Amino acid sequence: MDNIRLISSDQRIPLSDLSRHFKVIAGPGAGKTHWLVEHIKNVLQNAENLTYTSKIACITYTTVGAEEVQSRLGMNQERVEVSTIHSFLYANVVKPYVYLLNDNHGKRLVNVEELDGHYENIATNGKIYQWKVKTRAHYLQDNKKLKEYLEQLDWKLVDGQLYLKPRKNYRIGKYYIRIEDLPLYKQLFWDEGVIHHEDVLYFSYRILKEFSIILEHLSAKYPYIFLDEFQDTNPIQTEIIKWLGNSGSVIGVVGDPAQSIYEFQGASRQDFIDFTLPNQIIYMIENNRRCGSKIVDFLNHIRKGDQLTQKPTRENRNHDIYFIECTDGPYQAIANFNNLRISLGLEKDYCILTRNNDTVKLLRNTENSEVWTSFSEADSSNRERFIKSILTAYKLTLDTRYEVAIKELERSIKTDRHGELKDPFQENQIISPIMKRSLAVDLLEFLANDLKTSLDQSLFEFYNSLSDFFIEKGIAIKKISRGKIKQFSESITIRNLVDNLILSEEKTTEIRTIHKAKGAEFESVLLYLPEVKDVNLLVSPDINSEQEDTRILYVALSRAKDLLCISCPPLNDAMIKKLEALNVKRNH
Ligand SMILES: Nc1ncnc2c1ncn2[C@@H]1O[C@H](COP(=O)(O)OP(=O)(O)OP(=O)(O)O)[C@@H](O)[C@H]1O
Repeated sequence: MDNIRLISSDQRIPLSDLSRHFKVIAGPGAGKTHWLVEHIKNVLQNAENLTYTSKIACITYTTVGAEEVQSRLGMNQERVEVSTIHSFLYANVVKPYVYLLNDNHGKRLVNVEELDGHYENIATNGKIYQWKVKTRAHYLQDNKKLKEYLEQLDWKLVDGQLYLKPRKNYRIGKYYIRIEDLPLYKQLFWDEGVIHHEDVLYFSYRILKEFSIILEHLSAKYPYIFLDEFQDTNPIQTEIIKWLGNSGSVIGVVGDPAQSIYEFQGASRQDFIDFTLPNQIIYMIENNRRCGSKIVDFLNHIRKGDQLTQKPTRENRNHDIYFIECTDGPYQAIANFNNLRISLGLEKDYCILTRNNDTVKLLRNTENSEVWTSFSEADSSNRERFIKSILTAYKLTLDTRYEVAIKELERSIKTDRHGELKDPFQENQIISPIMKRSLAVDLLEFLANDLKTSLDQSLFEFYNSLSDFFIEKGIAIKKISRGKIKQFSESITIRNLVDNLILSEEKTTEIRTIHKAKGAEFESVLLYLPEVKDVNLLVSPDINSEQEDTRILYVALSRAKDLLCISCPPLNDAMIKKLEALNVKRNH
């Protein structure tokens, strides 16, 4: 702890230290985001090396995080670029420079003329078929498994080289997939100018490594680069940020090792712990301004073994922590939780958190099914992608994220570089980018009106009214008139599609996965634990474990400001005693 400086989230760092690299370590509710925003203002006011052409880059983990920082920056936004690492690298490295990368035969790696943004990796039937032809892999017959496998490919950094690998290696039927065949899958997309989110880091790494002069240009443009939630950095990102630090940018990273929860996606908590740049200062904030003191005590128990012990500083009513045994299923636990909130006069925001999407669906009482997969199997004209994008936009409006919804709709109206509309639109129709934007705005209004009262209409009906909407605008989409897609679209409701559509980020929904509550806070929280082994983790936690289970629960527990409840299966007496010894009371 000797070289760590303790600060509070109100404290500005002295001007003499503004141009030093730093790392801030702080627990939940410490005010990391608050501190970072104030620090940015401090740099804007006082840094001498910030010129009219340079900017501060503030990199957040999610788009919701970026929106939050932007709104807190208020008037100071112009000189600050707030974005996720993927958006930052796409705009500053991939888009302008990916044309520099060639394959072994000197052919451009990406069709740059068609390049427009980065997308989720979706292995469509068409792509799977093309890949099988290229690799002569027709013996792989289980397409469903293959799709799952290809969609979770990721880039791994090994000794300075990047390799495409599956997150979990498994067999498709009797066979393992040859690793050397995997890049051919990506190449199919790149040839069409489509790159995936994970490819942004791959291309950026290669471009900056092979053309290091670009690093100097970037450092001149961004003399200050700050990164929030850096405990979930991944090795490729860490390397790029270090290069930028060594080429002249001042790098500041902020995070909490105990809240690293994306290791399953390749994040490396150790990278944050070890992150060092020359002359770097390390700050630590010990306060917790969010949670009541009983919650902070419980959080400190979960976190024991870590270098940080939090001090509660919030003046609030200090409610007990409760566990609720689910003897009559999850709905009874939710009802108990709601009764408790109301009896304590806690009627503001709340959230029910659980580990995985299937449990979220169970708690939301959603009919769980593979509707989207069936949709893509029944369709051959990209309607699945189109409708998914449209319904995603609809869900975003429910989350009051209108600007992001319009962007999503603009992406749904796909065009080539000449502005010619692609599937499922009819051929030979051209629209300009301005028309696309205004079409997206009108489409959003149409969705709000059409879906508000009629989520129970069939996909077939919805698609037809969508077609009418476009015809009014002078644009034709391919009709659904026969075959598998007609049968499918008549048998499925929009509600079923919407309920089974999982957004990567959520802001206002009351039942969520823990991962989607990262950075958020609520007056009351119910943590839903389906198994006794999860309760065991609370009683005997290991915050530094290789497995991230304890940390995931820690993130959930630390979202609560006033009331924290844990729902679990019926427990034996020994376990109840252990919980009570930790001041977690039984709620009947
Ligand atoms: N200096 C401050 N003055 C007033 N309020 C503060 C201050 N610092 C933090 N807060 C408040 O404390 C709460 C927690 O802050 P914030 O969300 O920034 O924490 P965090 O460290 O980013 O937490 P987490 O790691 O859990 O995401 C927020 O409600 C924030 O507005």
